[in-house]
Amino acid sequence: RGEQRGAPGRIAVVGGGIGGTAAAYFLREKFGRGVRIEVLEREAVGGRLATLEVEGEGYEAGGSVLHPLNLHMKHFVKELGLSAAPVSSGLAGIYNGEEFVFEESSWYIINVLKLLWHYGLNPLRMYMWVEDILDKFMRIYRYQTYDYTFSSNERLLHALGGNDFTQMLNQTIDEAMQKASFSHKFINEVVCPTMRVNYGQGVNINGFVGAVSLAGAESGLWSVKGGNKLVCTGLIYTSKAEVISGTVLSIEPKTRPRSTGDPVKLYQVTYNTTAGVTGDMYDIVVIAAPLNRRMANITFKNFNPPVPEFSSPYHQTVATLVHGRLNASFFGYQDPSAFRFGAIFTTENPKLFINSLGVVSPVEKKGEEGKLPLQSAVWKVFSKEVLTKEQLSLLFSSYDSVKVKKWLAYPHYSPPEPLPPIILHEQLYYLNGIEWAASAMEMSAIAAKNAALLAYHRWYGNADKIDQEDLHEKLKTEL
Ligand SMILES: Cc1cc2nc3c(=O)[nH]c(=O)nc-3n(C[C@H](O)[C@H](O)[C@H](O)COP(=O)(O)OP(=O)(O)OC[C@H]3O[C@@H](n4cnc5c(N)ncnc54)[C@H](O)[C@@H]3O)c2cc1C
Ligand SMILES: CC(C)=CCC/C(C)=C/CC/C(C)=C/CSC[C@H](N)C(=O)O
Repeated sequence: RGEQRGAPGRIAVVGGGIGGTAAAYFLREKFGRGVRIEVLEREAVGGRLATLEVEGEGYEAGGSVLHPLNLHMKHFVKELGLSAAPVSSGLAGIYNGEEFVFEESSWYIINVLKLLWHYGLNPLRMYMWVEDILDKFMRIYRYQTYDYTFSSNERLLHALGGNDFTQMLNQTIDEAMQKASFSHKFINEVVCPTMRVNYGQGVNINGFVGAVSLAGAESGLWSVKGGNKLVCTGLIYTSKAEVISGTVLSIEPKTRPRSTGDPVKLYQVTYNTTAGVTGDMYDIVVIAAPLNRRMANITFKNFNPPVPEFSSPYHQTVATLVHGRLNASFFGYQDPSAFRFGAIFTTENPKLFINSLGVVSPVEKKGEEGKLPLQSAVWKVFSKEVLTKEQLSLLFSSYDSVKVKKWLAYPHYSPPEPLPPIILHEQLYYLNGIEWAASAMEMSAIAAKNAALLAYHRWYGNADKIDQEDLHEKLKTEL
């Protein structure tokens, strides 16, 4: 077993987002100090974790909130000496394009009564429904602690929640919740706005990402003080990986003869740098960037069988940070002093040109008391398209700064959702297929650890650690 094969000399990770940098960290953990790990990144380390500057302060423009049970992200923050800060949002209102269908109160007991009045026991039942899914989801940490790994995203999900989990990929969150007897009113007025703020899409997204999105609306959310992208730069540093600035153009398998025995199999990675097109040979390659023509755009040359073409689209979401005063009358409030919302969610309405808007705090001052929403504040607006000047003037009575970031943010979900493979070739691995189950920072970190374990156990032939059935039962007896 392990002792018979020498360690790999060189590993390439394509992409320096949270997936790629977490992969570098876990690869170092598994393969040890001897291997050279190179992260190829065409833009900035952090990828979809990025800040925009407004009036001298940074604000999260991409991946922003974490769940209290996102254990890999929590571990990174601790290990890297960073701090977690609670995410506080102002009072929420749900707007249907004409009026607010739900208005949060600052009194806890009033909210409970309002929720009961509007939606009966649906909110409580939803909480229990999501907790049940989260409970099963948490099994991944135990499996990974015991070094178990999965060769496909379907097997990974199946090991967590059996057929219930894999079937969630084949139905919409709407269908899943209707089957579980949630009311139409609740789905339209509460579930749909949550999907719109988190994934820019309605209740036609798959049930699994829908459940993750509902978890993303729970209490106890947090983010990294100074910006979530600090986790990525910290992971690069601690894993002693080398960052190469360049765009990967192609990957090709190569065989090199060896005087001492079997030929060695390598991958030629060709990339473009400011100095021109160049390339290197690697034993293992981990791709940590969405593979499609509009995104990573990598050509796989001379693979037999060929690496499949990935063409499923990513969804465009525009994050606009506006420093200004909200126009309460746009939302039907003639008396601006009565308007107290710091977060506005929307139901499905073709007339609406925004998905959500909310007051945000700078990354350095997370957790500090927010401003009253009608004072000049920084608002984050999510929309499908870039907002026009006219639209901004409708939303804000005045503003003095606007920063825009257009993202191909997450998959455009359309169940039934087949998940892309993890193993593209013998030692060529792909992380971002997991985003088709659900896109979130923690999902990329989980995929990164799974791929690092998979690369390690496949390299050394430890078949007993891969795709074990009934792991949950087997590990029950382990202390
Ligand atoms: C607006 C927005 C809000 C979000 N909010 C949240 C949230 O609150 N909570 C949460 O958990 N998640 C959130 N997400 C999702 C989360 O940000 C992503 O799931 C996660 O950051 C993906 O990380 P990744 O490393 O897998 O991919 P990426 O961050 O996309 O990293 C891929 C990297 O690869 C690089 N790259 C691509 N092609 C090449 C190439 N050919 N050669 C070299 N480099 C290449 C890219 O430049 C990029 O840096 C949000 C996303 C967006 C866009
Ligand atoms: C993976 C698990 C179990 C939980 C993650 C839950 C989570 C934090 C989901 C959020 C995902 C997401 C894409 C949010 C986008 S918008 C976030 C925020 N409301 C903002 O305003 O930026």
